[in-house]
Amino acid sequence: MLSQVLRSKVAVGQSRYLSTAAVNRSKVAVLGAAGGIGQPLSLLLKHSPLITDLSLFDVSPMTPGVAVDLSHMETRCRVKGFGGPDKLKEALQGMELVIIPAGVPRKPGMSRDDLFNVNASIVRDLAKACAEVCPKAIIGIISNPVNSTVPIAAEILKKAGVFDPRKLFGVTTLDIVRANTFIAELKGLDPSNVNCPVIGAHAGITIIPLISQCKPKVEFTEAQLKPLTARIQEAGTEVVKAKAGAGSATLSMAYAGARFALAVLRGMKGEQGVVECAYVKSDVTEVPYFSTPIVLGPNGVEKNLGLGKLSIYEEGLVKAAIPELKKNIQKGEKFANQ
Ligand SMILES: NC(=O)C1=CN([C@@H]2O[C@H](COP(=O)(O)OP(=O)(O)OC[C@H]3O[C@@H](n4cnc5c(N)ncnc54)[C@H](O)[C@@H]3O)[C@@H](O)[C@H]2O)C=CC1
Ligand SMILES: O=C([O-])CC(=O)C(=O)O
Repeated sequence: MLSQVLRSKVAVGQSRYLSTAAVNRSKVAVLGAAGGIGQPLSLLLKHSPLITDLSLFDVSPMTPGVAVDLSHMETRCRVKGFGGPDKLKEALQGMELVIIPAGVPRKPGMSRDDLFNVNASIVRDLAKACAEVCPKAIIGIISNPVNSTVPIAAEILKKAGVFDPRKLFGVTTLDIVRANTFIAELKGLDPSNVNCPVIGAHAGITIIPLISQCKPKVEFTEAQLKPLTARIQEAGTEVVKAKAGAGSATLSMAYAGARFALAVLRGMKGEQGVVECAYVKSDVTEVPYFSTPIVLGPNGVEKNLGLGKLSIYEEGLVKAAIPELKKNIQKGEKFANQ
């Protein structure tokens, strides 16, 4: 069962998982729901007892069909589909959590930043609609380049007077999922028992695995640590190359997106101790957005757990990431305010 696959990381403790579901309703929208990530993400969310209403929006006219298809699954969650730009506001009515995987993916040879020209305006327009229709919703942005699309959404929400820094997230969960998997492979562990924080942001050198803080504790020589770090940083490119022009990670991203969304919902429902790394408004470093482990609560960010104790190697990675990330953030803010 899919819920079993997700349970160990997504919902700790089955009784809690079921009892919260029984007393709460939650309305979740997926924007970009007909796409490579959107469809399997919606499938995983439809499977969760934590969600009562799933609203699927995409500019693609096939979106209502995706919703009808999912609606035949024997789970309680109701699904509605909205296809075409004129349906966006209807799709967002009453939403408490909005997950955004809308936008174009990379092809081989492209950087995530090369997607900026197309995806920046998509995220800007979706954030504007959220500000108007569901200003209190928590928003999780998957669309790349995440390092810039999150600042874009923040500026749009600020202009509308509804920005709440606790409620805007860049979804970096796939980096943690990958770090856990690669570490487990090297150490012969069960990946579902590995938890390695990945901080910074979501592109190349801004992806910073904190292997010194991995649980269980794992030891690597420097000769092993460098290629492992590089593999985690370039794992998206590994998939882009393997798909040879047909897109980027979709299925593992759907898994990671569901893990993130369900963690946010558990926090919203008052479950204690739910922690995920995510890219948020931050004063932990000199850049205004940074991913760190976040305690999730009823309003999104409950507490930022910060960097923790870094090794000298990891301190170097943070230092190298900051100038690049600063540029990515400024580019997004400039675009949103032009
Ligand atoms: N944060 C992360 O870790 C990851 C992010 N991504 C990013 O996610 C995005 C989506 O990737 P895929 O699903 O593979 O792409 P895709 O092309 O398969 O799907 C994107 C969907 O967005 C829709 N769309 C385009 N403009 C829209 C708008 N204005 N409103 C609503 N929907 C709109 C398209 O119709 C399409 O159905 C890309 O930007 C990709 O780079 C991908 C993997 C991991
Ligand atoms: O690499 C890409 O373009 C998609 C992505 O963000 C990832 O897989 O981490």
